[in-house]
Amino acid sequence: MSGPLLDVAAVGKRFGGFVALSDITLAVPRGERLGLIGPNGSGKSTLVNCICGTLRNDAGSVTFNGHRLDGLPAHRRTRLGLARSFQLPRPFHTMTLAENVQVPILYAARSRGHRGPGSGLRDGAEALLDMVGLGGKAHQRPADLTQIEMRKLELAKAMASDPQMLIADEVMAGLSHREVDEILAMLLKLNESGITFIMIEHIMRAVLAFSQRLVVLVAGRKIADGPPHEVIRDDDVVAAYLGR
Ligand SMILES: Nc1ncnc2c1ncn2[C@@H]1O[C@H](COP(=O)(O)OP(=O)(O)OP(=O)(O)O)[C@@H](O)[C@H]1O
Repeated sequence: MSGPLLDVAAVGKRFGGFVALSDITLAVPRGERLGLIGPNGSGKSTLVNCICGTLRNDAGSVTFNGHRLDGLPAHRRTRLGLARSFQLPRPFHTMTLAENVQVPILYAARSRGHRGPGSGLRDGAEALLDMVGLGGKAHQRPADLTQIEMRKLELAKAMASDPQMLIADEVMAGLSHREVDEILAMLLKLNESGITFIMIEHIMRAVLAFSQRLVVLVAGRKIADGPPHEVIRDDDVVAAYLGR
């Protein structure tokens, strides 16, 4: 299909009298690695929530893979190929890692009208755990995992719905330098396999290493959009980050 994979057109969102997003327009071509940055409270999560369906935008429209998403619940958007990896991992603690990944595989299969992947379920979960380097821990429980392993499990779960776009929402927060590099390498590999990315990240080194384009939100408005190394030198962006 031609055209961008994600097309956000003049999106606005208010919470009561507070304008959280104003006139946000953003097109993400297939295969792109887009970084979305901005100071705390600038509207990044609100925008992603409007894209993923956790919130309804009250102005503008969101189109994904040619489908208008406005009004669609989050699970229908997941079915269309939109996935999000959360900042705070939320695994099922009583289940093994393999079972944790089987749940979204089953859910994705059923929501696409299949009866389920049947015997492929176990293989599918194993493949996803292998992909994130947790293949050897399939029968352990989330409580046994380190912080970076929890993030890897979240990535495997996000990939279980076979998405076209993955929104990585601060997936590296709190990790060490080496661990950030490990997750970055994993995300780059996913991108090479065809996944389009939006990365929300406060770790500037990571977002600059990953992104081909950078969009900056400040107070609910898009103030910059372009090549990362140009954007971070933009006077308005510098002023927003330094509070001037
Ligand atoms: N449900 C809500 N009700 C009222 N105000 C909200 C709600 N959600 C977010 N806001 C406000 O909207 C603004 C944007 O918040 P948002 O969480 O989108 O920012 P952010 O850029 O993701 O911040 P951070 O980097 O700290 O995660 C903030 O002022 C926040 O307080």
